[in-house]
Amino acid sequence: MLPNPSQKYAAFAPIALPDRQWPDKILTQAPRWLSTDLRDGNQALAEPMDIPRKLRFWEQLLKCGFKEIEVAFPSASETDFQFVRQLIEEQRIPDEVTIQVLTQARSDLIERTFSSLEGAKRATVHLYNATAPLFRQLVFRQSKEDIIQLAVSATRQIRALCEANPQTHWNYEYSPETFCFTEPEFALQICEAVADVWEPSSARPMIVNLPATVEVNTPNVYADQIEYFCRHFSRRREVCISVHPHNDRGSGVASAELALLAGADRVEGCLFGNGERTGNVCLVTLAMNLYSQGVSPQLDFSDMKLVVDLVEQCNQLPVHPRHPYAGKLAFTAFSGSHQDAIKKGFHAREQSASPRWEMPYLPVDPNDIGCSYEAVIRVNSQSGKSGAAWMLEQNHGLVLPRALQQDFSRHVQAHTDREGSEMTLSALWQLYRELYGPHQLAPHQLLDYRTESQTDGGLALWARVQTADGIVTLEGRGNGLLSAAAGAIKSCFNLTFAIEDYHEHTLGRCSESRSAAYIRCSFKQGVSRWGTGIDNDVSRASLQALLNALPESDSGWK
Ligand SMILES: CC(=O)SCCNC(=O)CCNC(=O)[C@H](O)C(C)(C)COP(=O)(O)OP(=O)(O)OC[C@H]1O[C@@H](n2cnc3c(N)ncnc32)[C@H](O)[C@@H]1OP(=O)(O)O
Ligand SMILES: CC(C)C(=O)C(=O)O
Ligand SMILES: [Mg+2]
Repeated sequence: MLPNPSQKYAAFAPIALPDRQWPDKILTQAPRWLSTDLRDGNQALAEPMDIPRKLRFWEQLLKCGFKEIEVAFPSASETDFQFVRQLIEEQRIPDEVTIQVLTQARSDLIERTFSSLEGAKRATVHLYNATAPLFRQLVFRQSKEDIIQLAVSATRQIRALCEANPQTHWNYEYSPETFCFTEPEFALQICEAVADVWEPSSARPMIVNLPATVEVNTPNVYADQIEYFCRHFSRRREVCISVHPHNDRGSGVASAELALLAGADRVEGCLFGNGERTGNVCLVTLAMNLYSQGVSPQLDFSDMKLVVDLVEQCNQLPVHPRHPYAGKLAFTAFSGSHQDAIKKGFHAREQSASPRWEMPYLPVDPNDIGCSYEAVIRVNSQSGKSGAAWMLEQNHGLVLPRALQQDFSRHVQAHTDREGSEMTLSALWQLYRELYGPHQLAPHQLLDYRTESQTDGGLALWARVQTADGIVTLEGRGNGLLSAAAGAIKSCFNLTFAIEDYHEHTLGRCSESRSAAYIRCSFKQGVSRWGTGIDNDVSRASLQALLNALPESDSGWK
């Protein structure tokens, strides 16, 4: 046993590139995207997709706007072969879309691959072989020269088959699999040899795909490797440089982004990062990262939930609730200070004419990916006054005065601490109404009222109120409605109290909309209570708010 078990791992040696350019670059346009969900994603599933599932996934990828889709490893299985046949024979491939298929550098497999593509308008044949020392020595037991020969002779065969089938517009992709732990000079050497056979040009397009088959180093090292390759590859201008990051260290997205800075033109990956082991790079995250920087990704995720649902069904794997942009909780704040900042952000946005999205804690507008603002704030024991206030404002139009927010928050906190769980909107609304009204069975329910202005400038009020003991009539005079009502209540119920706070607002923007009134009364011994009234008539709303602020029973209050 080693004293420190981590000593059995060797650090990856970075490459020397002191004049690297990529750190000063920024991303200003979308790369070419290739979805390999139906190949690399599919080969990693416990139960690979059948044809109907593959077809549904395919249709979704088209809707998202993918123009290059790796659809199968046709020589792997009858399902994969038939899927390619079905796409071609049923003319399911739009003219602007290129299908891609993968093959090993084995003659019989290449033949079978070409059989699957018969009749395709355009197709990319993708050849791979591993190039890293470990794989040369352990898997292939071949010298560097043998490994080059493997790739070169397979490329020769592929070129001959392409030329024998000129009705298809061919594209060729070569991947030195395990590129990220291959000696950079050898990766160059083998790609040069392959390109010498293919002779890339605009008429004979070629993609050189440089995979992080297993992510073994930090994204800056991968970026150095890509920049080194781009700077030294003699046919750089004739080929498209593609990257294919996996996510073993959890930095697949960063690797892809830095690789693009380093000169790559194209990215291969999967939706929500499906793929071998910890997955391929997540194309949704990459696309939305560009989007949130003001760069159109040229992919459409405006209905994210639909995409998530479809991918979950096809892959039979869940998308993590905290997955960037797509997870169910990706735009939800439970914590008080986040909720407060978001609530202020939305209010500021209502007042502002700027189209720019500047919102605390929300890097993109949830609306842009088909989400409502409802789930942005949810309430539990980590929440503060702003969270509950936001939910009532969004769903019931109530704009609570600050002191009422604070009062309600104490009750919500007590509830969530007691229950230990999230408080749903309906539970929150029920608690609010129980505490402050409006409620159907209010202990003091205003039935009707009448006012008369007095010659001395005052106001006389008559009101009938339903109580548990029957209907009572209130009668009082004051400077205005509330003082008349307060006087009437004090004498009728023999209560001592003062009105401390009064707020009202309309619940909508039109003149017929209802009004909400909030009143706080202070009673003996420093006790204070809030009441809320909602009514078409603002005076009725105010009177009911005052009645709702009264204690249910008179014990201890008089
Ligand atoms: C990083 C990646 O994602 S690479 C793509 C991986 N995807 C898949 O493997 C899914 C589809 N694969 C399959 O269905 C099967 O592996 C098949 C049909 C391609 C081949 O099956 P088999 O003939 O049974 O071979 P097997 O799967 O064991 O492959 C290993 C053999 O292929 C060789 N090999 C591996 N990769 C390659 C390659 N790219 N080119 C040529 N030979 C290769 C190995 O050295 C080994 O040879 P050996 O048997 O002489 O030792
Ligand atoms: C076939 C290659 C491109 C691959 O999937 C990988 O290296 O991860
Ligand atoms: Mg892969």
